Amino acid sequence: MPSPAIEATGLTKRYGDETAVDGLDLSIPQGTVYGFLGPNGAGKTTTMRMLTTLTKPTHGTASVAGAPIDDRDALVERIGYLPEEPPLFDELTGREQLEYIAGLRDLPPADATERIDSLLDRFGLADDADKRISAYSKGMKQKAGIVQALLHDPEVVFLDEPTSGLDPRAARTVRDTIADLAEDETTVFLSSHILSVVDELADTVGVLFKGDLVAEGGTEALKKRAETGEQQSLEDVFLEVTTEVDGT
Ligand SMILES: Nc1ncnc2c1ncn2[C@@H]1O[C@H](COP(=O)(O)OP(=O)(O)OP(=O)(O)O)[C@@H](O)[C@H]1O
Repeated sequence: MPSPAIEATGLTKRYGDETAVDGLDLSIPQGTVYGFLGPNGAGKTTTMRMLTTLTKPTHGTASVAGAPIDDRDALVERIGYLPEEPPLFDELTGREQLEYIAGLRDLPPADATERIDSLLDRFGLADDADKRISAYSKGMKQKAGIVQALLHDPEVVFLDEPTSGLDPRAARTVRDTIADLAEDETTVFLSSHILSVVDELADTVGVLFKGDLVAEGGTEALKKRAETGEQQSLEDVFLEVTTEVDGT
């Protein structure tokens, strides 16, 4: 069996007295889409920041695409990350931004140009590529952020609310792209509050609540009620496992 694309053992992050992520264990096979759910403040962004080397865990270990998270150089070339606010330079044009990132990623210029053109085209940004990012709408920035995360064809992609701010056509392109990535054996770690997107795309869903993984399983299995076997929606599952139970 190949080793998992994302593996975490006891991953914990504390901020002072507050535990944002509490002993998280993950084992996510290559080529799957993992839907990462949880209410606001559950610890999803903190988890993604630890797995992408942007913040150090207080305890625990993890590796992504075979690289341990304390080996930043090895890890960053194998992953792409779309955070909630894509890191873009306002003063650059879209194309300049992507060329800059391609340079940081050491992509050969000819390959980079071809890849940038094809992704700009795919995301409907080609006509705006020579405008400054300061003149981009929220959705255009989001598209540029997605292109940037995928530019170097990473083995594992972390996407935080990838369809946020996108019009229906662009949101569809993102969903199709995620399906294509998984088809090509890329692993996608997808955090979203839009449960229909997760339901459509995820092979496995994990639900984080107050830093704990309170439910995890195949999307269909998770939606099947244990007692009766009847189907419920992902929203029902989410609400059930993230509700405080009094007296326990
Ligand atoms: N830099 C920080 N300093 C102190 N506390 C932090 C910091 N970053 C996150 N936290 C706390 O950690 C907890 C988890 O936050 P996190 O941003 O990971 O949640 P989230 O699940 O991504 O939420 P959302 O869905 O709202 O984006 C929250 O209680 C938050 O206040």
